[in-house]
Amino acid sequence: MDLLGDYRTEIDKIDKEMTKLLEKRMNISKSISKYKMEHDMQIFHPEREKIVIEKNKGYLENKEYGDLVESYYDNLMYLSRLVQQKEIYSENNIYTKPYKNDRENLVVGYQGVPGSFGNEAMLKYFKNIKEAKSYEKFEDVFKAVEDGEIEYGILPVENSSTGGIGTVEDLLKEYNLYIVGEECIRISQNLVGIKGATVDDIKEVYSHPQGFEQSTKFFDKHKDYNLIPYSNTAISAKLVSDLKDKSKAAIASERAAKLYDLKIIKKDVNDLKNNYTRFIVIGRDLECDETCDKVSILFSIEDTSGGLYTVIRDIKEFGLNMSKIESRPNRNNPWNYIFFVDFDGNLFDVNIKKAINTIARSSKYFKLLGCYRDVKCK
Ligand SMILES: O=C(O)C(=O)C[C@]1(C(=O)O)C=C[C@@H](O)C=C1
Repeated sequence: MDLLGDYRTEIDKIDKEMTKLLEKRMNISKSISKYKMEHDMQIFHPEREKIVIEKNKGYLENKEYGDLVESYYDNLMYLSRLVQQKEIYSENNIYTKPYKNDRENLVVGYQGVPGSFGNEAMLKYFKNIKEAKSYEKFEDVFKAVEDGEIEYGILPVENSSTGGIGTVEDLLKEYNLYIVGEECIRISQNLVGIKGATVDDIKEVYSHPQGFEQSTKFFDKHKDYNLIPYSNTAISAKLVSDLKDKSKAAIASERAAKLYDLKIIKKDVNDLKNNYTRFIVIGRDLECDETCDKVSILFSIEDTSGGLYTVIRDIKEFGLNMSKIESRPNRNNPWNYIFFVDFDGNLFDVNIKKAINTIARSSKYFKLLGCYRDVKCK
C-alpha cells in the first residue's frame, strides 16, 4: 500500500480546489479595486482584515490552528492588496490627494531619542512642530502613522556610504503607506565619552550598527575596542552618560554629546567625510501636486532571465531619469527580489502616468510609493 502516495493524492485534490478558490477570490479583489478607485477609497482596510481573520478563526474545529489561520489570511490579504495595487495603476488614472504644503504645527514621529539623527532630520524638515513623538523601532513609526497617532513619520532610507536601510525598505513594502517628502542631513560620527576619558581609556563602544559600519577605518586602528551594537546612536550616548565609566564610549552625533553632557574624544571618525543620510517622510495618503518632482515605486518581476530587462527597457523607453535602483530579497519568496526605483517626474505628467501603467503591467507586483519634492542630498 502506498500510504504517502494516497496522502499526496488527497493533498493534490485539496490544492486544486484551493487554487480555483484563490483565483475566484483574487478576481473579486480586482473588482473591489475598481469600486474603490471609483469611490476614492483606500485599498487597505485594516478593520475589514481583522473581521476576516476573526471570522475564519471561528470556523475552525481545531482551535490549535488559530495562529495558522491568522497568518494564512494575513498573507492572503497582503497578496490581495498587491493585486489591487497592480490593477489600479494599470488603469489610466492615478488617484492622488492634494499635496499638503503647510507641514507646520503637526504631530509627527521619528525613531530614536532627542539627539538622534532621526530627530535632527525631523527638526530640519518640519516647522513649528506641535508634538514630536519618539519611537523605539522603525516599525513603531509605521504603525503610529497607520493608526493615525501621528500625521507623518520620518525615517532614514539610505546612507551615501553604506547604502539602503533594508529594514525601512522592507516596511515600505509591507505597510500601505506613502512617501510624501524627503530630507537629507550630513552625518558626522564622533567617539564620545564622559569628561576626562581619552582614546586609551576606552574598552567598550556602543552604537547603532550603522555607526560602526560608517567608521570601519577608525576601528581598524582600535582593534582592542569591544563594539556593542545598540538600537540608536543617541540612546548609546545616553547609556554612556548614565554609566559614568571612563572605559565606555559611544559613536554618536555632536548634538547627542551635548545633550547627554559627554565630551567628544575623537571628532569625525566616519570613513568618508561626505557622509549623508536621506530620510523619507511617510503618510497615509498618496499626495501630489505640480511642485512634486520625484516618484518612487517598488516592483517585483517574474523569475525569468529577461524580467528585469523588460522593466529597465520601459524606464529607458519612456525617457525616465532614474536616480536610484536598489534590490531587497523578497521575504515571501526566496531568491526573488523587490526593486526600489526613484525617478524624476510628477504623476500629473501623461508620460509618467503611461510609464507607471506600463511598468505595473510588466511586473509581478507593483506599488506606487509616492510623489514628492526632491531634496538634493549633498
Ligand atoms: O474588503 C475589502 O475592502 C477588500 O479590498 C478585500 C480585502 C481582502 O482581500 O479580503 C483586501 C484588502 C483590504 O485591506 C481588506 C480586504
